[in-house]
Amino acid sequence: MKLNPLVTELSLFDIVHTPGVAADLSHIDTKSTTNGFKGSEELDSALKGADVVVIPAGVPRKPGMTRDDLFNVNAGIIKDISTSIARQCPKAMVAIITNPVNTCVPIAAEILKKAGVYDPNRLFGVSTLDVVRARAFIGHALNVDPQKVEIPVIGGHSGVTILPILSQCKPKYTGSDADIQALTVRIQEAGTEVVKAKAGAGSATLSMAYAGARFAGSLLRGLNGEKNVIECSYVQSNVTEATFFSTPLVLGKNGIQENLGLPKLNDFEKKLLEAAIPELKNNIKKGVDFAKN
Ligand SMILES: NC(=O)C1=CN([C@@H]2O[C@H](COP(=O)(O)OP(=O)(O)OC[C@H]3O[C@@H](n4cnc5c(N)ncnc54)[C@H](O)[C@@H]3O)[C@@H](O)[C@H]2O)C=CC1
Ligand SMILES: O=C([O-])CC(=O)C(=O)O
Repeated sequence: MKLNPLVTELSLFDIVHTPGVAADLSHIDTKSTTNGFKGSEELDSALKGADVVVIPAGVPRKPGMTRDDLFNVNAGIIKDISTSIARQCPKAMVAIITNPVNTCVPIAAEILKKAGVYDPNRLFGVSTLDVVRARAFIGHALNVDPQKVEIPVIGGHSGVTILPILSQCKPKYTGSDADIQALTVRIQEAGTEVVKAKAGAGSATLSMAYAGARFAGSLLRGLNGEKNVIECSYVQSNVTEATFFSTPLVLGKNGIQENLGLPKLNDFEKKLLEAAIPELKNNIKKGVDFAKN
């Protein structure tokens, strides 16, 4: 199996250490270029025949920026990489970390569609870090190991589009309504919290490496035929009015084997969902319009 991430410091360590994966990354010199690849030929050769492509390429936020502010630079990067994927590895599982995830995934979908190779079951936006954070914060609040916390985080990957479904948390989250409100906002704004704390030095890196490795590992486990591999991820969807939306997915040999749909929502979570949909639709439209022009 060939795993061929678009290498950056963010992904390199974890991808290379994913058990059972022999990734030949030796020919890519990530330090000697400003954009990771010297040109489309090097990009093409890195992607040739890949089964899984993990994309963390692109600029990160500085304090005061939204993820959407990264669109002007990162949209073009996703367009170029998707064009190369269509040529070199049209059947690959593609996992996009690059922000704004909510918009980058629809861009990739449109580019792959234009090339006639789009398979909605094989294109993923990586929202795993939201789940990782929710588990960490809840574990801390309940004094349990975060690894033992299970919680769906659905929707998209920015601000109000991040929907932690605390009512479905296992073990049960026992906070008051005020605690639930505060924890929800903390999870939604955790990326911004990191960007502020790093004060110009970028956004989350180590936690993203962990989350990226977990998601890529799950894709590989599914590809290898393991049963019951479930991850939340931002994918093409008909679960809500937003045409891309994250819900728990069963991953298998061909990518999404089953979309498990919306978890049961309480009234508070239904309101969160209502607030997320218009934002998500705008984010998606922006990507589709960009890719069509
Ligand atoms: N989905 C998520 O939860 C998260 C997403 N991110 C996003 O990941 C992206 C990368 O963040 P960092 O690694 O911290 O940034 P970074 O600046 O440390 O690394 C970006 C890398 O992208 C490479 N790059 C730039 N243009 C490229 C191109 N055309 N082709 C190939 N590689 C190219 C650069 O050479 C550099 O190695 C950002 O857009 C950031 O917002 C970051 C953390 C979490
Ligand atoms: O906030 C950012 O810019 C990076 C990111 O997506 C996250 O940390 O969740």
